[in-house]
Amino acid sequence: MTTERLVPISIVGARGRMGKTLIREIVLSDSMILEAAVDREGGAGLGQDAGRLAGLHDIGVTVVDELRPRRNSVVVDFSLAHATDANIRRCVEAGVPLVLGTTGLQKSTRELLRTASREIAIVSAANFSVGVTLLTRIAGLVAGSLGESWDAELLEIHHSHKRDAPSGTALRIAKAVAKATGRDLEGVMRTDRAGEHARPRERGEIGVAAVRGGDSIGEHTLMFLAEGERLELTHRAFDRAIFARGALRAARWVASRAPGLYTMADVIGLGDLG
Ligand SMILES: NC(=O)C1=CN([C@@H]2O[C@H](COP(=O)(O)OP(=O)(O)OC[C@H]3O[C@@H](n4cnc5c(N)ncnc54)[C@H](OP(=O)(O)O)[C@@H]3O)[C@@H](O)[C@H]2O)C=CC1
Ligand SMILES: O=C(O)C1=N[C@H](C(=O)O)C[C@H](O)C1
Repeated sequence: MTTERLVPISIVGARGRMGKTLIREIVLSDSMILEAAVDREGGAGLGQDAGRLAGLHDIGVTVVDELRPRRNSVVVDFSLAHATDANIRRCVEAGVPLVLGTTGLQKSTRELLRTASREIAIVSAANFSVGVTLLTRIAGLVAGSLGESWDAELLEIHHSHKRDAPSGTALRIAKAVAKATGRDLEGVMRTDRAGEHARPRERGEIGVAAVRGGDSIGEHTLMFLAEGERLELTHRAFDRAIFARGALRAARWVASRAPGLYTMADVIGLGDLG
């Protein structure tokens, strides 16, 4: 008989769209337990039962405003970019692994992640769905084989509440395309083609456009355009549970890993995404 240990998980951003989805998935799972549910100081969810907040029943875990992870647990953060640095530091102090899904991160936060990963194991991904992880890999392969003569453009669509743009996923896919063709994304990405930025497209640009509206969970289309033809690769998310299940799979995976900065591709055994 195999006795897998129950992994205790702390959710940061508990009252958010992803936070509630994560709590539901944990409560319904038999391999994890909710250790803590954390949200913003002064936030509307504080003091409520996390299970009830997530639309289920009382589970005896009250939403608090301070992250205090215990040893042998894993922290899963889907909150806001400005909150991330403090949570990373808390995980390092406690010696606890971190799964980070929050997007729109500052460059300084990405540097902090690299430093922190010398001491703790971290899985960081802009998108925890298996489909997008594969799409990112495929994007690099296709871009590498087509080369720069096919114009690469990305279109992402998200719900009206999303704060960051372009999405973390679009940036990640664009990075894979740039890397596969020997380009540096920062130098070639175009997010605005209006007004003073209006001009014919230059060879080698990678365009990234964001659409916001309604309740779209998340769609990403990578286009490769050439004379007389266009290749499109699309991923559509229909349920936030795909991100939550991926992040919780990452949490169980990272619970026993050595310090390092890992991706969702590592979790599903796909190796380097480019
Ligand atoms: N990697 C992936 O697969 C995915 C990533 N995401 C990303 O996850 C993040 C959250 O998305 P979503 O759930 O839609 O956003 P929401 O705005 O619905 O949720 C964010 C939650 O974090 C809370 N929060 C704000 N500040 C803090 C803080 N200092 N400490 C703890 N909690 C805090 C917010 O409280 P309040 O509302 O009161 O400010 C809110 O409850 C975004 O960055 C999004 O892009 C989303 C889906 C998938
Ligand atoms: O904010 C969201 O909702 C999403 N954010 C992530 C991103 O920025 O890429 C992932 C997913 O597309 C949903």
